[in-house]
Amino acid sequence: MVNVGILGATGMVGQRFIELLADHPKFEITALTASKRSAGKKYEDAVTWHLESGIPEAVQDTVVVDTDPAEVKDVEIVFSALPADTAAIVEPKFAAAGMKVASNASAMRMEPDVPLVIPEVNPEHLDLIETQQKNRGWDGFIVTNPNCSTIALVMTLKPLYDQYDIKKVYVSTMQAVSGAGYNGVPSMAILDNIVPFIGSEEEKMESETLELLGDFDGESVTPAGFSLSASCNRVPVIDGHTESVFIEMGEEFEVDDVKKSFSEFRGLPQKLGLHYAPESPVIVREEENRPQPRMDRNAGHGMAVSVGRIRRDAVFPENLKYTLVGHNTIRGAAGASILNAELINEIM
Ligand SMILES: NC(=O)C1=CN([C@@H]2O[C@H](COP(=O)(O)OP(=O)(O)OC[C@H]3O[C@@H](n4cnc5c(N)ncnc54)[C@H](OP(=O)(O)O)[C@@H]3O)[C@@H](O)[C@H]2O)C=CC1
Ligand SMILES: N[C@@H](CC(=O)OP(=O)(O)O)C(=O)O
Repeated sequence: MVNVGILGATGMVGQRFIELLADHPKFEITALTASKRSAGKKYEDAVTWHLESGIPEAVQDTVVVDTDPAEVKDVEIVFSALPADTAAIVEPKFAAAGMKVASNASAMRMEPDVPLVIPEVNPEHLDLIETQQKNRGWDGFIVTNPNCSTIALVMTLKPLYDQYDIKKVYVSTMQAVSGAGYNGVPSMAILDNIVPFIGSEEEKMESETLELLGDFDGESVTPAGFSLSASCNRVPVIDGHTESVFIEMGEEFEVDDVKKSFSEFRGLPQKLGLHYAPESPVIVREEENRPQPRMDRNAGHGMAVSVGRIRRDAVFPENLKYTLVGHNTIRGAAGASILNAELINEIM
């Protein structure tokens, strides 16, 4: 077993990490960190637990420590669920102390020597680790996963991008409240309502998508050459981001072939049989009213993206439209970091 720690273990995403790692066949949780407010307390006393699954017995009595590498002993991998501003300062310290940091925070994602990875999409970008260690003189390293809306979108774009010329992508999101954290959106703001703004979300979707699908020459990534425009909205759903996607295609396509590309899409995690690899990363729904967050967010244990309403646009028939749903705190956050770590553990 590999000893792992969770940074920001008491937060929304930290709790998902604990839930997903509790019975992991290869990773054992041996350290939990949080802010100074929580350090020194038993985990069950420090956390306000929000998940239906209950606090796993194995961590209930674990004493939470300060988020400082000196406090985290004999740990090989740390999963970061820290706020971005804290992550920017703290994650490099863990990497410098020799630990492998699988980060879910946005702080380091667009650094040119930090891999931004979805294992089914661009596992080869992990080769940047060598450059990072050389550039920064670290024994450890940082690997990041993308923003939750970006992950779900890119998992559907990848099989299309491999087969078709894509000119432009327009996406409108309907994002669950859990994406903003427990105290992120007041109930008075979101009940009976939709908020058409999520800070920096559109910019992150636009830049991270092109980076993930970009060309890697062994040393750096050249962003993919199409353009993408995102409009992001917060909706009164607890978990599961829904996205309406419109693609301006640069070549002829058949809707049935597109469905086949989605259904047949597989990546390295499936080939290697990684623990959290869903059997089918993209699941095609044929019902006219699916996917829906409540019904589809847990597909593939929350690690698959469901896609439906795949159709040719009636007004602009050279273009493709579909709707997707992905679980934002599993595939979009904790599950994504864990799959990155499983891949690293397997191939490095
Ligand atoms: N990939 C994705 O798309 C998603 C990413 N995220 C990202 O994951 C991260 C965590 O989000 P979320 O769980 O919602 O946040 P929360 O606010 O719920 O949790 C934050 C955690 O960090 C700890 N913390 C806060 N400040 C400090 C500090 N100064 N030093 C050390 N620890 C600190 C908190 O400890 P304490 O309890 O003691 O305060 C808590 O454990 C964020 O970067 C967020 O943007 C979130 C959702 C989806
Ligand atoms: N902003 C996302 C969640 C998030 O924290 O994203 P990021 O990991 O890019 O900061 C949401 O609201 O649903």
